[in-house]
Amino acid sequence: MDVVVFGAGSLGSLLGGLLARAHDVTLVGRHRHVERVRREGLRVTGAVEATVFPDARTDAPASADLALVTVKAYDTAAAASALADTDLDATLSLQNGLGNERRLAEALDAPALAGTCTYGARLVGPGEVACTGVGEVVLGAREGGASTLADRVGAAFTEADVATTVADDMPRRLWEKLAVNAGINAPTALARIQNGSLLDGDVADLTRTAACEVAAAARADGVDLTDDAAVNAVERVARATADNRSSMLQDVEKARRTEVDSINGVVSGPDAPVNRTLTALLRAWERERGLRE
Ligand SMILES: NC(=O)C1=CN([C@@H]2O[C@H](COP(=O)(O)OP(=O)(O)OC[C@H]3O[C@@H](n4cnc5c(N)ncnc54)[C@H](O)[C@@H]3O)[C@@H](O)[C@H]2O)C=CC1
Ligand SMILES: CC(C)(CO)C(=O)C(=O)O
Repeated sequence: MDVVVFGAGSLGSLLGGLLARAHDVTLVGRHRHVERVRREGLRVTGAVEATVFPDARTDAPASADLALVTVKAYDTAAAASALADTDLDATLSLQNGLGNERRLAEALDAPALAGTCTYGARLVGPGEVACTGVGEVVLGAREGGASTLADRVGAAFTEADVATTVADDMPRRLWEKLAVNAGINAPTALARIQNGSLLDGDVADLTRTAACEVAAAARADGVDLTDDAAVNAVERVARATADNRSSMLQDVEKARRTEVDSINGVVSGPDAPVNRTLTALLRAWERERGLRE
């Protein structure tokens, strides 16, 4: 399969590197990383080790079978614009947050698959990405149901030894992942605490309530996600990643814009006071730092 990875940062470089073991991969990223990959290849270190030689460039190529989109959620619209002239059979977003695949589907002619990813990745420096945890890619039709396109992409990922499940219930999985990220990311970023610290004390209630508000929004959207399922998911992930500093905490520590708009911000209406508060606080911080209008 001919795969363009749009957004060769941490996750894109890791997945692009893993896929390059079996497929033709083009990484689209920023100048210094691209130059190093072109000169010396891409080193994958940590839980998986490989040196691969994908193509690398700073703009989108003319065509590809699949565009794997791995920019931060607030860059999805720009990624879609940059891919507008690329002849594609499909796109696949593995980003956190809700609405990325809809944005890609609306902006591009190619069908958009939905996905989630629990691999951990960190760009160490130009030309090197660390796999900080072997997880799983789950992908499927964004409206749910069977999809021969998803089967084809899933088989290609499996061929490259990327642990992959093709699922027919992506809407429920995306909402459940949103409940996990809504309950963990913003509280850990605001309180500057590790994921495991959300399991005890007053903050545990806040985490559970944030997840339940997401479950209620999912049900209003026709997706069968119970409060219990959302709470179990957020507690399971907080326990399994107890020592992690969430991606949003890392963004705040590095004074970078967060993905709050496409996580808590998706459910910040009057029926979701906890998510609304978390969203308002993070947006205020981003505004003060000049990271948003
Ligand atoms: N890093 C991880 O372990 C995981 C990340 N995710 C999700 O994956 C997405 C990406 O996360 P990260 O890889 O951590 O972020 P990142 O910031 O490391 O990578 C995004 C990259 O895209 C590049 N980019 C953005 N616009 C571009 C453009 N127009 N042209 C070329 N390059 C462009 C950026 O320069 C950056 O290098 C997020 O939604 C995140 O929540 C999900 C699971 C795990
Ligand atoms: C699962 C979790 C919460 C792990 O930290 C994550 O996805 C993130 O930090 O963005």
